[in-house]
Amino acid sequence: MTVHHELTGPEQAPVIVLSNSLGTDSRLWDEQVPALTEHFRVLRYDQRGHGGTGAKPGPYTLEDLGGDVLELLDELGLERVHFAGVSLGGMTGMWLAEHAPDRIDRLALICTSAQLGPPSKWTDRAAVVREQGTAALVESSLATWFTPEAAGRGDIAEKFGGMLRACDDEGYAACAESIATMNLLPRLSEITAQTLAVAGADDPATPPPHAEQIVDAIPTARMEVVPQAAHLANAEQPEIVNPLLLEHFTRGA
Ligand SMILES: O=C(O)CC1=CCC(=O)O1
Repeated sequence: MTVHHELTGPEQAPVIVLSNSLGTDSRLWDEQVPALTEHFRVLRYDQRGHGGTGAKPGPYTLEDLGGDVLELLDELGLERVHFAGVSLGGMTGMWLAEHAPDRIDRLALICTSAQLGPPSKWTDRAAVVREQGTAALVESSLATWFTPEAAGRGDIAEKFGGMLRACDDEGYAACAESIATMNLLPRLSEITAQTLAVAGADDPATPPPHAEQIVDAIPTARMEVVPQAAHLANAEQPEIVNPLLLEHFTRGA
C-alpha cells in the first residue's frame, strides 16, 4: 500500500504523525501544521481510500489502518514518533499504542472513541456509500463535523464537503466497517504513551463521555473539552486546540 504523505518542518526535530478522520484527508490538519512545525517535523498522511492514498477492497480492520502507519514509518526510517489523530485517526493511534508501544511516544486523541457502536450504523453507512457514493453523506456529515455556525460558512462547506466527495467510495465504506468491528477498550489500560484526549463540547458523534471512558482507562491520560466545537474540533477551534497540542507534546521534553 502506497500511503500518500507530506513531511515538513525542521529535519532534526522530533516527528509527530497526524492521522485524519473518516471522510477527510490530511488537509484536516491545515490549521495545525504552521504551529506544529515550529517545534516538530510533521508527517501528515491520508488514511487508505482518502485523499491521495489508494483503496484496496474492504472491509478493513484497525490492524490494516495501523499497519499502514507502521509500513510508512519503516519506509521513512522513523523508529519512534508522537501521534495525533482525529476520530478514525485517534482510533488508529490507540491501536498503535496498544500493539506497537515502542513506536509511539506521546499520543493526542481528538474527538474519538474506543468503541463506537452500534456496528449496524457503520455497516449500513458502508452499504449506502457503496450504492450512492460519498456525495450522499455530505450534508449529514457537515452537520456532524461542525457546529451550525461553522457548517454554514461557505469556505468550510466547500473544503470539507470536497474532501468527502473526493474519497474513494470503497475506501470510505471499508474504513467505516473498521469502526463496526473495533473494540479498543480491553487493552486501553496497557497504553503507556502519555495521552491527551480532546473532546468537542458539541460533538454529536463522539461526545465528551467517550473521551472520559478513554481517560479513565489509560493510566497517564488527561482530558480537555473544547467549547463551541463539534466533531472536527481541531478545524473549528484551532486557536484552542493548537496550544493544547503544543503543551502536551513539548511539556518536559
Ligand atoms: O463522520 C462521522 O460520522 C463521524 C466519524 C466517526 C469516525 C470518524 O472518523 O468520523
